[in-house]
Amino acid sequence: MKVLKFGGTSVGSVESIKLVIEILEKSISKGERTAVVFSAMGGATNRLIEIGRMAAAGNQEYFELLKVVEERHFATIRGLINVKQQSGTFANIKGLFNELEDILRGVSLIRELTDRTMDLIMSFGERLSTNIITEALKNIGVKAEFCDARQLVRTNDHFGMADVDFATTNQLILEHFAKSSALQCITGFIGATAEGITTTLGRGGSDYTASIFGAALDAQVIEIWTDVDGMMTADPRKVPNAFTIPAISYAEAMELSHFGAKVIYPPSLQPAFAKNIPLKVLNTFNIGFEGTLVDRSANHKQYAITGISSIDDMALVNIQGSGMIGVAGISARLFTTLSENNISVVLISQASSEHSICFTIDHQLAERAQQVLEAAFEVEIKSGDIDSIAIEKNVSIIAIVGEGMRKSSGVAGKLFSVLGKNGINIIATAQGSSELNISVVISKNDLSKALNAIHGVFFLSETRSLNLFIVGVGLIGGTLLEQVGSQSAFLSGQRLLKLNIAGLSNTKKMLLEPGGIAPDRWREELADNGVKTSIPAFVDRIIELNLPNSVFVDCTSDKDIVRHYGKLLDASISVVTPNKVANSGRYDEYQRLQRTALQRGVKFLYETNVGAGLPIINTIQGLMDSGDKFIRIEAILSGTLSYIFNTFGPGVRFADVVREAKAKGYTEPDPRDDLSGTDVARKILILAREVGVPMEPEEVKIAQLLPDNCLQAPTVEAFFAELENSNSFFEGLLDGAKAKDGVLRYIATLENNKATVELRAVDEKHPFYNLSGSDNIVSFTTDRYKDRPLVVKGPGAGAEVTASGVFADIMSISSYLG
Ligand SMILES: NC(=O)C1=CN([C@@H]2O[C@H](COP(=O)(O)OP(=O)(O)OC[C@H]3O[C@@H](n4cnc5c(N)ncnc54)[C@H](OP(=O)(O)O)[C@@H]3O)[C@@H](O)[C@H]2O)C=CC1
Ligand SMILES: N[C@@H](CC=O)C(=O)O
Ligand code: NA
Repeated sequence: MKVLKFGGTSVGSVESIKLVIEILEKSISKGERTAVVFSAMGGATNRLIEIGRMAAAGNQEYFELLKVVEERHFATIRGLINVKQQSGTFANIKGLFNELEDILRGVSLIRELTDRTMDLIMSFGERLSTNIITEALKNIGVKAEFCDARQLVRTNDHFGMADVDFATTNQLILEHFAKSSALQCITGFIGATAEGITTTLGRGGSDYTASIFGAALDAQVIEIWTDVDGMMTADPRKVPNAFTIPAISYAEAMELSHFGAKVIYPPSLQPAFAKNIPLKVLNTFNIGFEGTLVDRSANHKQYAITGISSIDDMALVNIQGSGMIGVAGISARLFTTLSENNISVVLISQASSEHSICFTIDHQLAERAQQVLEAAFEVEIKSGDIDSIAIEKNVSIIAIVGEGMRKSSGVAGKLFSVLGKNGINIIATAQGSSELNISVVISKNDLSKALNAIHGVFFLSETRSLNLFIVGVGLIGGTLLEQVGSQSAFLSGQRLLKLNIAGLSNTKKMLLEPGGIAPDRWREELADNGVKTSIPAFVDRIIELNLPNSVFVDCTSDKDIVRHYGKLLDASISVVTPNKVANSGRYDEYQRLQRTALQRGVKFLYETNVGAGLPIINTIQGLMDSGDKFIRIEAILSGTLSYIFNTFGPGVRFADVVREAKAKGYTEPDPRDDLSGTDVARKILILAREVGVPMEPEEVKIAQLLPDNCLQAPTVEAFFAELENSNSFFEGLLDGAKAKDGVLRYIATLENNKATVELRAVDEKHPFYNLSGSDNIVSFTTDRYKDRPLVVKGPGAGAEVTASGVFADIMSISSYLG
């Protein structure tokens, strides 16, 4: 025996009922004995309630509304049954509507609508739908019989949510099924008292009917056919990466349903659970899909948790005071008061200090709870034993649920850590000793971000997303976007990671697109859909969007953008940048950014500030963290100058070599920054700070490389013109070096807390002699690398190596976020 149940959407239209019939025919053709339970047509029950209330209020328009409901059912008959055979069904359904009309007329005359009458009115929904579908089945030759559950499901007279008398009901069902072998088409949701008065079964009523019949008949399986692909790991409207849970235990299904999962209402399936009957949640509109198996011991062991659920609108009530410590009976009084006032408590948490108790309730009950508690504890509040009854609205609860977390460590740690890394404050938390559910109370504002972030870390086989907001789409930013685009298949395939370009900006236009900008179409999308750039508005909007795993990437050399880093880090958004401005300004600003990132548990990464993609900052940080002491740093830190001095020679004009360096993407957006020594000075300053020297910019001693006329050039064009005029000056420098059998090198040194930058001629014995292209070289002499320094060497400028350094920083944030 197999019991199927179809919900309101499944029987809501001619097209969907045709699918239902297809499913039933398939089931019957397999030779399995089948019974089927139907809900009312989608929306019909609510309509009937509305009509009943209108009639009771004397609003005669109820009649028009009733006609609309009638016509919907008639249209369904026309759509499903052959014209020749329609008349019997029409007569049958018309008869039901006449009966309903009489009842409503009575309600409207006496202006009274009791719970008992409401149950009777509502019962028409299932009676109508089931009648029509039974006739449609017969019409195509299926041996089907209408089964009015009121004949079999015996209840008490608790109208609206009647209790089932299982002993009588089970016996009646068994007797009925022994009499007929036809497919029983059962009205869901309704029953009757011993006196034959119609009752309804409350929330999840048709599931309950299926469960009652399944249990009575010892069904092999109960199939609940809905309009979604089974139970999901999270609400897919809030978590786009949510996916169907293939198997889940009864207990897990219960836990998830308490937190608002709407697919099934497990308490109504209790009779089936008690008899260990497996249940399948399937989708009428996706017939071949496996759906979810709900079974006694099933769970999807692949993950530490099975699902995540949430309740959006909650209020947190906190009662605290020193007079509560060690006093017995406070909680008893507290919860008795709430229960007497019908206020249901969803989550409770009390710290062992006993100084406070907090709990969450439906937000609409917050004021009432406050009033009744203030009255109940009036004496204690007056005496100061209890400080106050505080209410915090706009909070939500998130629960992670799963048998897998039982007795396994690290689940709570992972939950709290991902919330922390995303800057989400946990206001309260609770875990039952069944270890099936850990719940946290958070600000409603953070709900979507939290759900997505939690889903990402627990369901690791699902692709996680990092949301990137990139300002500056010139040489480095543009190359980064290219790299992200060409790497996206690898990242999603091998790293289960999606780098979502959620925002872009240049000086003219900005575009925010939380759903993602295609990396291979960013130019068109920015040009076509972007709006006029305002960096403050861009930053505010990023903060407002509050997306999980957000990273701000500054690929400009702008001074104004860095002013926003603090605010972004403070909002728990990581910052990655090749822009050296923030770290080479005042020391206290550098320190403030470092501290904010630490406090907020986010990352501020800038490996490409020095030596582009070469691991220079990471090397220093590693040595510092492990306790090494820096004695001396000697380095060539300008890719541009390195290239120039490796290329400039007899027969070559200096200005041309500088132009080449610019064309190759080695120079700063303004090449005067490279040739004036400013760029190198910034870099050695940053390295000084990384090794713990609190240096200010003016403390770096720069020996000028350029003659005054070049230094003072007001524009880039003027600068190149002055370089042309100064060719002999540079030839002179070269000749001077050659005379000493050396080459020119612009070398930065940090020793004894002093930083200098100067042009030197080095001979072939010097380790910096053999460089080519845009090579940088950094030699670290430390306590541990004293006899032979640690050397990092390689191309230190250029679009590809810099963008890939920025990319690597972004990837390290993804690993950190887990
Ligand atoms: N080249 C290299 O080898 C290395 C470079 N870097 C650093 O990388 C950074 C970027 O350099 P690069 O790509 O060459 O520079 P580009 O001049 O090529 O690009 C800069 C980008 O930033 C945009 N931009 C500038 N100011 C603003 C602003 N206020 N608001 C919005 N957008 C702005 C520009 O917009 P628009 O297009 O409208 O002008 C442009 O898209 C610099 O800080 C540089 O020091 C670091 C290491 C190595
Ligand atoms: N302009 C810089 C680029 C890297 O920071 C350089 O030439 O080194
Ligand atoms: Na670097």
